[in-house]
Amino acid sequence: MDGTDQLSEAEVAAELARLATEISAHNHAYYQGDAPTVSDADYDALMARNAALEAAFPHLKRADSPSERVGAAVGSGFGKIVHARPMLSLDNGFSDADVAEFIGRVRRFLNLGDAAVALTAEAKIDGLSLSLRYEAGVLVQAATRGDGAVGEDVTANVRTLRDVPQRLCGAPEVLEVRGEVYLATADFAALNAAQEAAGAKRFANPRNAAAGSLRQLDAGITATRPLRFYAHGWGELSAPLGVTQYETMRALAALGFAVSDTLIRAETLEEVLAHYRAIEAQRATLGYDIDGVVYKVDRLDWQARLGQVARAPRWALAHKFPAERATTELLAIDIQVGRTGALTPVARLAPVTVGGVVVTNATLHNEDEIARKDVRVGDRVQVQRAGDVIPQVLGWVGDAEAHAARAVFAYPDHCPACGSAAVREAGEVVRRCTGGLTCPAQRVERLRHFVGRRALDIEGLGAERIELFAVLGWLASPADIYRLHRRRDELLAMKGWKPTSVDKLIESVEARRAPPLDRLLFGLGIRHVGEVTARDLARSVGDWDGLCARLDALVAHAVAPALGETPEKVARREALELAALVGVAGIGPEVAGALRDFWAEAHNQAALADLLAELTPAPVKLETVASEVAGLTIVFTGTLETMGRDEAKAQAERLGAKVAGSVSANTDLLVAGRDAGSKLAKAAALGVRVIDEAGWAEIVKKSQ
Ligand SMILES: NC(=O)c1ccc[n+]([C@@H]2O[C@H](COP(=O)([O-])OP(=O)(O)OC[C@H]3O[C@@H](n4cnc5c(N)ncnc54)[C@H](O)[C@@H]3O)[C@@H](O)[C@H]2O)c1
Ligand SMILES: [Zn+2]
Repeated sequence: MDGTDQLSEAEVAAELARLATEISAHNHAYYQGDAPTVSDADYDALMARNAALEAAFPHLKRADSPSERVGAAVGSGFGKIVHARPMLSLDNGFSDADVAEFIGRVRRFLNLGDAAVALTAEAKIDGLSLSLRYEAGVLVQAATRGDGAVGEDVTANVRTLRDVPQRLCGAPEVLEVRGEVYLATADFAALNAAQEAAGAKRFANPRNAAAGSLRQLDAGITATRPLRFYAHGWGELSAPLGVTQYETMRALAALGFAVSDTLIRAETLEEVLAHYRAIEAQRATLGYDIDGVVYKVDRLDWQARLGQVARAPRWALAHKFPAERATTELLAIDIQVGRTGALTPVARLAPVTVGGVVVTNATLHNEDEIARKDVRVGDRVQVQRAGDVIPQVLGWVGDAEAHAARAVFAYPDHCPACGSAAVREAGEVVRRCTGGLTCPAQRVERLRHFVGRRALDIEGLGAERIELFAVLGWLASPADIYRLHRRRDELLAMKGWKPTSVDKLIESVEARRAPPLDRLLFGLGIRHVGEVTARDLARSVGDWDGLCARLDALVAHAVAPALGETPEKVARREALELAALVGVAGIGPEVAGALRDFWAEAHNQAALADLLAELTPAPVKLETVASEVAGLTIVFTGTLETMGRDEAKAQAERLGAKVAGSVSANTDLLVAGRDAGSKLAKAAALGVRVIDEAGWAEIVKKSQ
């Protein structure tokens, strides 16, 4: 199977589960075996697909999401080293606008207004990261990144690298230098030629060759490979080497480490972007591979406040170089139907090489994009892989007369999988099948979601088995899962099924006959109802009867248009009234509407009645967490002097609290900064506890 086949499967189908498995396998091949089985572009396309899906459906994000992971776990062969500070990856940006947005994000997070944010900028070397630990100036340990928390002990190998000093003069007691091990382009070519002559495997690219050369169990082999090293950061440091990134990098250079000569410090976005273009212009002649430019917030106290998300620091950005473009023929436009019923157009292309990868499919985004670009089947189209992400069709090119003679693409208004009406909600670009559980395109994915780890958590019911059972006609709705035990004999008669695996499957289903209400609610796959919403709603209603009462009220709710009120106004008012009826902070008009729509559907009610005959939802209990604000709903208002809104929100969430935008009866705590206005008054009226910014800082400090 080549990368493009995988690409077409990954497109549209909203298959985060499959992406997680697939990406994890690629990580293993790449980081563990130094032998990728797909190109980086295909890999990046999978990651981009995953990120896009998670951005569009945050509630479906998996606990084992690849977007939260760095590298791959350490395998056998090497000793393990636990990093004193995690080794992270970097966030990506692809356009000037992404860089501006990065700076904006930093300003907002730190509450800087439009103050200047000085950044360092340097080439992003395409090698593998290495952490060097010096104690009392002596190299004592070298480790690869591994999964970010635990790396491989490659100390013996690293001792053979000429760029890595064995001893330092005037270094702090503990110094962990981090940087990139890489191979120069010429050395890579020579290595591959030698490999070929010796009948050994060729490396896919300099990065994999560098990794393969460093990660040798025999350090003698590493010694024969001309590996180079550039420092670009640090881990544990017993005494600071400066108050900025730039100063610290200069100090590392003074200690004897190679530092990129592209490293600069810049004050403005314009300066940073000019440097990016300058580096891009030198790219071909640098003598080693780079794939972008890395920006870092210069002030280290700001870096500390910005902190990190799971996979990358908030204070750095990798600005990737753009990908190439190519033209080819548009053979067909296929409509795929995803788990949530979203119809997505996919361009089928005559195979074409874009940036070294053969592309046969590309995204056309949505109905409006096709109309805007006016691409028609038979056209020659331009294809791009922007920043190595999923290929996209930019537009048609060439003969205008031939283009005009072709039929305008008619976007279907019915689901190609089940024939149900496909509708677009107001303000939405996506058209969705309304078939729900009756749509075969959605069925398998909905059942997979239902049994998923964060939903009903039924083991032994993977995609393949669900598909098989669906084909056999045993599995069409969630309730059918609970009737699988009746198929025991038939299963035993099937090839490849041992009694133990049949019984295990049945047992894991039986163990879930009393699922917690929130998990059940999440498992139903109601539009916009993610884990958090499901949990909040379940906590608010308590049990199944409570849920029914609440949602019945939504269905029963009717609005009469006031005199002269436009239909849009009525709809808006209705949505707000529905949200008020749900009465849960954080559940807005959109979610309330989705709940009502789901509950009002006869086919959903039938599926639920069927399901309730098989299981009994367990009422939810409130968890207790250590922090004093855990579980509370907090509202921030007014101007915060010492932190940005995003920072405050991140702090609160870290402490297990929920942050809401407005004060209501559900608010537990109001943090009022300077010039707090109406929210403060409202909180006073509702008797909500109010503290000032200093009080908040106190709470945060106590919980650290
Ligand atoms: N083909 C495959 O199967 C496959 C599998 C896994 C990963 N990959 C490739 O690896 C990439 C992801 O790997 P990643 O998580 O290491 O991300 P990355 O390589 O895109 O960026 C993060 C890394 O950049 C390095 N770096 C280079 N110069 C730097 C500088 N000046 N400052 C800071 N860091 C610098 C650091 O080592 C850091 O860990 C993918 O985009 C893909 O290209 C491919
Ligand atoms: Zn359908």
